Amino acid sequence: MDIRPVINQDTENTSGPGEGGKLRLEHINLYYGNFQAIKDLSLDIPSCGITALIGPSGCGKSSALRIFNRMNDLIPIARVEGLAEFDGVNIYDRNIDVVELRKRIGMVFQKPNPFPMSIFDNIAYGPRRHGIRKKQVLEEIVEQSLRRAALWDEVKDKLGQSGLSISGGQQQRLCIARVLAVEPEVILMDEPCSALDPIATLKIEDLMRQLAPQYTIVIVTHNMQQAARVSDQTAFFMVDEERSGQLVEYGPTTEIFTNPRDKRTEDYITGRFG
Ligand SMILES: Nc1ncnc2c1ncn2[C@@H]1O[C@H](COP(=O)(O)OP(=O)(O)OP(=O)(O)O)[C@@H](O)[C@H]1O
Repeated sequence: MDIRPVINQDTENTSGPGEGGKLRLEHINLYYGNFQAIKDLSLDIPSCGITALIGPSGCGKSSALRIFNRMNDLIPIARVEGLAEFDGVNIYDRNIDVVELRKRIGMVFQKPNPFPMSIFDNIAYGPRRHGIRKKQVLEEIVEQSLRRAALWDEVKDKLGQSGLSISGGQQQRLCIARVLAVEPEVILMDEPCSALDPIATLKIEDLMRQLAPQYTIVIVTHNMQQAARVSDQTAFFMVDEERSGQLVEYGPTTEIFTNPRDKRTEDYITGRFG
């Protein structure tokens, strides 16, 4: 299948960053009831590395992110038209197992949301649901996931304590470890640092860079410095006169931030609006 970048005919600057898209949207329209929140979105996200979705409030970044693991299914009035693919497979195909999809495409939310159970059980929860019962195997998964999430050293002596008893930054890394425990290929992050202080934020950013070679990470962020610091590609969205979100420009982060092709991108990243 041809999964080369899709060029949006309306705006010559929107395109994919290269061959081998892991996630692909083609001519996506997303509605909440009668309101069109996303208009004609085409986007190719390559395998591995970090893609940032940026743009002013209400331009559809979170809605776009939620297409990839069908979280919009949970909103009764949401409706998606167009093609969304994961490794060339139609995400909205009738035969897709959504539980399996969300295992392969994990999600980290704005507010850390550990389950009200021990740190160990938070991580073991997903693997147990997927049928892993052996204590030793679960212990290995818990340790490996916490190590990958750069949290092991801080919690290894208190695995039995509640996941809610650690700091906000640690809780967010616990949530990332929980996602890693089910061996996803993609990690979606919706403003993962907005509830964190600057030091905890930098730790999450370091962690994201550590994970980037093995995982396809898509992050929604309001923080342009964060997008510039961590991401490899950046997609800039804006609303049109009908308040519908549209992709304005997509490309390597260095180009978007140093040499944007669209005046609207330049205005946004230089703080002239938004
Ligand atoms: N569940 C919903 N029901 C109805 N409208 C919604 C819903 N979720 C989002 N919207 C609307 O869709 C549009 C896009 O919202 P979305 O949250 O995707 O934008 P965003 O760019 O992520 O915004 P922000 O940066 O403020 O989080 C907005 O106009 C919003 O009000």
